[in-house]
Amino acid sequence: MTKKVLLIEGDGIGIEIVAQAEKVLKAVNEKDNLGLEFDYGMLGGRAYDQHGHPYPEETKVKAHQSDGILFGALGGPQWDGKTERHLRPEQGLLDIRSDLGLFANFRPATAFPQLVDAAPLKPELVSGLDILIIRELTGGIYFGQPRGIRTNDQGEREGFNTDVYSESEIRRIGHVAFQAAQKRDKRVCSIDKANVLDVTVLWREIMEEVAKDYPDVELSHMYVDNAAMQLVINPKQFDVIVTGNLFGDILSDEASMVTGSIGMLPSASLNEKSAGFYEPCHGSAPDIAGQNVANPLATIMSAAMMLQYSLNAPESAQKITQAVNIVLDKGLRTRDIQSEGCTIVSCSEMGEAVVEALNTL
Ligand SMILES: NC(=O)c1ccc[n+]([C@@H]2O[C@H](COP(=O)([O-])OP(=O)(O)OC[C@H]3O[C@@H](n4cnc5c(N)ncnc54)[C@H](O)[C@@H]3O)[C@@H](O)[C@H]2O)c1
Ligand SMILES: CC(C)[C@H](C(=O)O)[C@@H](O)C(=O)O
Ligand SMILES: [Mg+2]
Repeated sequence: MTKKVLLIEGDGIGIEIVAQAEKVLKAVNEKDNLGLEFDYGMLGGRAYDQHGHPYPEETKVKAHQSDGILFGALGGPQWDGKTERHLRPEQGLLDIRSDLGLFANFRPATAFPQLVDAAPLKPELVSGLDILIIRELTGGIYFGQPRGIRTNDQGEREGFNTDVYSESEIRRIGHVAFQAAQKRDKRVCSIDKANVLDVTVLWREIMEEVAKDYPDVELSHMYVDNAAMQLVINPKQFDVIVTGNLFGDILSDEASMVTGSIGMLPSASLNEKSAGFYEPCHGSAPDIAGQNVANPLATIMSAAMMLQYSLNAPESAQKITQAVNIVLDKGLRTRDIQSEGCTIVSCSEMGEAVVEALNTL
């Protein structure tokens, strides 16, 4: 049976990195006879320029008909402050996440042994590291109402947002985290700010409740400020981290540093039906866009996650991971993960090297 894959470049380096992941997906599709059918859609700033909306109707229709969506990145200074907030490129990403109900965002931070020297942390802190950050993606302060900019009684403008989580939203992401931990080292660390924020007092209480269904999994709690520090001084203490939308956004960028580069961190965003949206954790990197120097590996590994979680092709996913390892073993590196003695390659050369390695498997 054919499966539909929607490819969305987005903006900036999104164009370059999705092109590489597309090559890899097409190669594995042919090699393993997966019957994948590819279609293309737009999201973000260029989508707004062309269609007047960052999440155009046409993309919406295609997204709902797809078995898996692979996305690059969006946004850029050319759109900053130019449009109303609901038409900003970033809003397109929030809209698609919300529209597809993608509440569970998996952000695995794994240290490739070949890149231990490229990470800014000491090798002994990083080697063997394997953390799974589970970020709640459709609630919290990103979506809470009311929000906006208003004029207060003193005639001064003030900005405001609402951080809100219902019990069911917390419970739902809690179950995802505990079930993921059962397949790993059976430890969940829930990260909150329950010493200050009511919303996370409830978060902590519900996590405790959910934990009762998983006696084989150990639950701990940590305040987010401490977690930010612990990720740097002792990242290997973590197995699964579960946290809300904003803390998850920040902590996953921080965790990417243990892998050597933000260009190495893939992600999967899943809904109840496990149709999924796959994207690197990084942004459109306007500083290097169009130069063919971006690291495409986070996107290529996001494609592997898509094969595993949404397209029922775990062996093909495994082959992509193997191919990435072969390329890293050969010493090929994009600029962001360079270290002494390695060969620096461009974004497209990296993509081609992964395809070549894949064809040897
Ligand atoms: N999911 C997304 O689409 C997403 C995520 C984050 C930021 N953004 C948007 O991207 C734009 C730029 O944001 P930013 O600069 O804060 O974050 P960014 O992640 O785009 O870039 C941060 C730094 O990391 C580098 N970097 C990022 N990805 C890389 C890769 N694959 N290879 C090598 N280096 C890489 C960049 O060159 C830059 O120095 C903004 O408009 C922002 O809103 C989009
Ligand atoms: C671009 C932005 C809306 C997005 C987020 O904050 O979720 C990004 O930073 C991410 O991590 O995917
Ligand atoms: Mg982010």
